[in-house]
Amino acid sequence: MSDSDDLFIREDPIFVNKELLEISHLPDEDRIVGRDEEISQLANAVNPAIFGQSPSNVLIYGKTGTGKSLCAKYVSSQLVSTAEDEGVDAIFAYVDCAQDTTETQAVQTIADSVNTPEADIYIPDKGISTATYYKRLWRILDAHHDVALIILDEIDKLEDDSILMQLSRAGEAGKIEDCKIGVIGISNKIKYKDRMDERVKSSLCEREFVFPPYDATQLNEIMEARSDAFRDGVIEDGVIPRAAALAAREHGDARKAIDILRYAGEIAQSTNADTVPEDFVVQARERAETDRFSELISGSTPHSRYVLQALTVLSLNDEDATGYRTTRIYDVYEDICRQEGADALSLRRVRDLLKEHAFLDVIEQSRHSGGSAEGSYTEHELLEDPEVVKEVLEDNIE
Ligand SMILES: Nc1ncnc2c1ncn2[C@@H]1O[C@H](COP(=O)(O)OP(=O)(O)OP(=O)(O)O)[C@@H](O)[C@H]1O
Repeated sequence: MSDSDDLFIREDPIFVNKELLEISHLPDEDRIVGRDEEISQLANAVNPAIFGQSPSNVLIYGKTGTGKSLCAKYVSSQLVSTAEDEGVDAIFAYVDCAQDTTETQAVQTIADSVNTPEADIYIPDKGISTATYYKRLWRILDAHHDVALIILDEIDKLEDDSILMQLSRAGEAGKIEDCKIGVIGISNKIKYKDRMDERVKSSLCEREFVFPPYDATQLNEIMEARSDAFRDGVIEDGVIPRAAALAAREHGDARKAIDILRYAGEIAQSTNADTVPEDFVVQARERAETDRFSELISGSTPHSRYVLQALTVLSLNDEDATGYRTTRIYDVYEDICRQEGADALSLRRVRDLLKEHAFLDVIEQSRHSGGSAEGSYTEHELLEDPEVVKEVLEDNIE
C-alpha cells in the first residue's frame, strides 16, 4: 500500500486558476477584449434606466462566441450598480431560451430571478398556471423594482412570441404601473426578425446591433488575458497564436478559442507533460469539436441519428456537393435502417427530423427552385466536418 502522501497530487502542475477557462465563467471588465464600442452602444440604449425611465428594447445579432451574452450581462450588471448610486432599484434577469423554450418556463425563470425576500411571494418551479406566474411577476416588479432588464438569450428558440408580447406591452396594458421593463434579445440567426409578429417587432427592435466575429489578433488578446489560468511558463510560446489562428478560421468564435486552450491544458495533464506544446493545440481542437458535437446530439433518438448518418455518408462520398436533397438522404437512410434491423420511418417523418437538426444548427437547409418542371425542393448540408460527425455517431451507437 502506498503512503497516502503519494496517492493524490496536491498541486496541479498545469493550471492555477482553471475557472478562468470554464464556459460559465463571466470575466471581469479588464478581461473583456475588443468590444468597447458594442458595450458603449448597448449602455447608451439602456441608459434611461438609471433614472428609472424606460430603457430601449434591443436585439443583438452575431455568430456564436462573439461575446453577445457576455456584453449583455456585463452592461446589465453595470447598470444595476450605477442605478443604485442614483437611488434607483434596477434588476436584471437572464433567460437561456434554449433551456426555457416555453412561455411558462421563461416567465417562471424571470419571476424567480427578480423575486426578493421582502416580496414574500412564492414562485414554485412548476404547478401553477402561466397566467399566475405573470400575475406574481407583475406584483414583484411593481412593488419592489423601478426598472427590470430581461435578457432573452437565444430568443429564436422560444416556441412562440407570447412572452415577448406580454413583456413589451405590460406597461401599456396596465399590468404594471411603477416598474419599467427593457428587453435585450440575443440571437445568432440574422433572419429571426422576419419571423416575428409585426406588433412585437416594432416594439422589441428599437435598437439593433450586430456583433462582428473576432479576428486572430483579438482572439489572441482574449486568450492572453486569461493565460493566468495556467502556471507560469507552462504554455509554450506558439500555443496561443496557434489556437487563435484555428478559431479565427472558424468564424472567430471566442468560446472555441478558450475551449481549445483548456483542452490543450487537459491533454498536458492527462499525459503528465510539464508544459503545453503547440502540438497539443491541434489535438485539442479536434477534441473541442467532437465534444461540442456530442453535446449537440446527445439525447437524440436512434432514427434521428440514422438520418444524420445518411447525410454524413453522402457528404463523405461527394465532398464537392453543397447540399443533398431529402429524397437522396431518404434512400441512404433506408439502407441504414436495413443494416440496423429497424423499420424505416416515412419520408414525412424524416423531413421533420431533418428540420429538428436544422433547428439545433447541426445542419443547414436551403430552398431551391428546380424550374417549372420540378418545382422547388430543399437541400440539406452538414454544418460540422463530416469526419467529426462520423466519429461522434460511431461513439453514440447503443
Ligand atoms: N470580448 C471578449 N473578451 C473576453 N472573453 C470573451 C469575449 N467575447 C467572448 N468571450 C468569451 O467567449 C465565450 C463565449 O462568449 P458569449 O457566450 O458571450 O458568446 P455569444 O456571442 O453569446 O455566443 P452564443 O451565441 O453561442 O451564445 C464566453 O466564455 C466569453 O466569456
